[in-house]
Amino acid sequence: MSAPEAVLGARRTRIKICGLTRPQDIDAAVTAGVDAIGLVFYPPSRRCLALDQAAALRARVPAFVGVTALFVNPDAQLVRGVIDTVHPDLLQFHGEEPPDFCAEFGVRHMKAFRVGAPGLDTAAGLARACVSHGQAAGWLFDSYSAGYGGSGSSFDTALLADVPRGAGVPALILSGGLTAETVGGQIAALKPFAVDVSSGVESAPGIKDPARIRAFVQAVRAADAAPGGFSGGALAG
Ligand SMILES: O=C(O)c1ccccc1N[C@@H]1O[C@H](COP(=O)(O)O)[C@@H](O)[C@H]1O
Repeated sequence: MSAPEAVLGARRTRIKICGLTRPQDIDAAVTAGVDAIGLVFYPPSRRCLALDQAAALRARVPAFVGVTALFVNPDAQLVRGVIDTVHPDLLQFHGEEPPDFCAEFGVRHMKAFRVGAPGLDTAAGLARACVSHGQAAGWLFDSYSAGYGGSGSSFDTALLADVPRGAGVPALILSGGLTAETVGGQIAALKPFAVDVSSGVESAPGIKDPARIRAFVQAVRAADAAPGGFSGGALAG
C-alpha cells in the first residue's frame, strides 16, 4: 500500500458506465454509485446522441459524478459543439486522434487505445503510443473491433505489461468486454485506476439494465475489498 492509501484508506477502483441514452439509466448508474457516465457522439454507434438529448441527460447528473463525451475521429466542430452544449468534464478520444488534436479543446481528455490494432499489437508498441499521449488525464484500453468500440469483446491484457504506471503518469483505465463476472479478476490482476463498461451492463445496445449495473458496481467493490485489492494510488494507476 502506498503512503497516501495508508493515510486515506483509499481502496476504490473508479467506475465509468458508458453509452447511456435514457434518463432512467442515468438514475440507475448514479444510484448504484458510479463515478462517471459516458455519452457517445459517434454517429455509427447505436448509442450515439443528438446534442439536445445529451444536454438533457447531462442535466440529470448530480455534482461529483463526472460526464465524459466519447468521440471517434471527430471534426473539431463537433467536439466544440458538444463542449458548448453538454459541458462534459472529460473528453474520450477513441479513434486515431493525434495528441495535439486531443489537447486543443481546453477540456481534459483520456485517450483510448484499441489493443491489437496495427501498431498496438505488441507491449512495446502500445507503450510507445501511450507515451506519445502524455498530456492525457488517462489512458483507456479497449479491444480492437471493427466498430471502434462498445463491442463487448475483451483483449489480451498481457499486452499492457510495458505501459508506464505510477504517480504523475496518466491513469490506467481498463475496458473491453467487462462484466460483473469478469471485472473482479481483472482488478485483482491489473489493479487499474478505473474500469469502463458498456455492453456488460446492457439488455440491448444503449439500453442499460439496472440489475446489471448494480451487480457490476458490487463486483468492483468486492474486488477492492479483497486482500491485495485496489492499489492504483490516489491519482494514477
Ligand atoms: O459505446 C459505443 O458505442 C462506442 C462506440 C465507439 C467507440 C467506443 C465505444 N464505447 C467504448 O467502448 C469501450 C468498451 O465497451 P464494452 O464494455 O466492450 O461494450 C468502453 O470504453 C466504451 O466507452
